[in-house]
Amino acid sequence: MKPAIVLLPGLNRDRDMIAAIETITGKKPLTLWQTETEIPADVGLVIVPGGFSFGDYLRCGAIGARMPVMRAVAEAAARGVRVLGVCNGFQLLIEAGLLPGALMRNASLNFVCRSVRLQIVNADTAFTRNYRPGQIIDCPVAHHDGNYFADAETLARLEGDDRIVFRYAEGTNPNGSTADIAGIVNARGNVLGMMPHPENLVEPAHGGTDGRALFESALDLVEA
Ligand SMILES: NC(=O)CC[C@H](N)C(=O)O
Repeated sequence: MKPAIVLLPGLNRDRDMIAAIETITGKKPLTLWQTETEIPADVGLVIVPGGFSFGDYLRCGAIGARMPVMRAVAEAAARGVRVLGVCNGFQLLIEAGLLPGALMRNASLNFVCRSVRLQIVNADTAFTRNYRPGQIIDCPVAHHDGNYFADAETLARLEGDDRIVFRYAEGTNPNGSTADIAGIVNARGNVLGMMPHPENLVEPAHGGTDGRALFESALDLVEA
């Protein structure tokens, strides 16, 4: 499964993501600049990384979501290609209309940068099948707009269709997200958005490897 990483001005976690993929696969991933209009046919996983695309002006992800590469990401998702959005990447996928809801200012109104505990609510997705259902993992967060909101009907649909993939566990909700939601998938199950940063926990030097199974799942590296 060949991965590619989207690059937009102002993103800064692209380098962490490239390093994580290189650590896990031994190969540098393809990168796709914002002007690209097509995702190459052999790419099976597109990653939209975190950071501050276009300085978070207007709303986090609102400007980046209108760039040509994001239209290409939407077309690839419609073909069934897997798409992973982390932090600003999650914000971009919501702004691009690939995932429902909104990411509002953290309830504390502060930028939050710390480790949280995440519960794997759905271990039956392409991104989480190398975790155990209910497993609690460590994962860092670093954002000011991570407060997930969705209207009651959308929330009921997300819950009913098992589309809530991660929840903040054990009172570690860092941003006031509704129902402790930290990550969701689309109806088809091939687009995942999450606020925490699994790419920052993939080798012992990071202080843990709890994020690794997500990439191994999404890249079909280890069969669950
Ligand atoms: N680390 C990130 O991707 C941050 C996302 C966004 N800029 C925010 O602060 O909410």
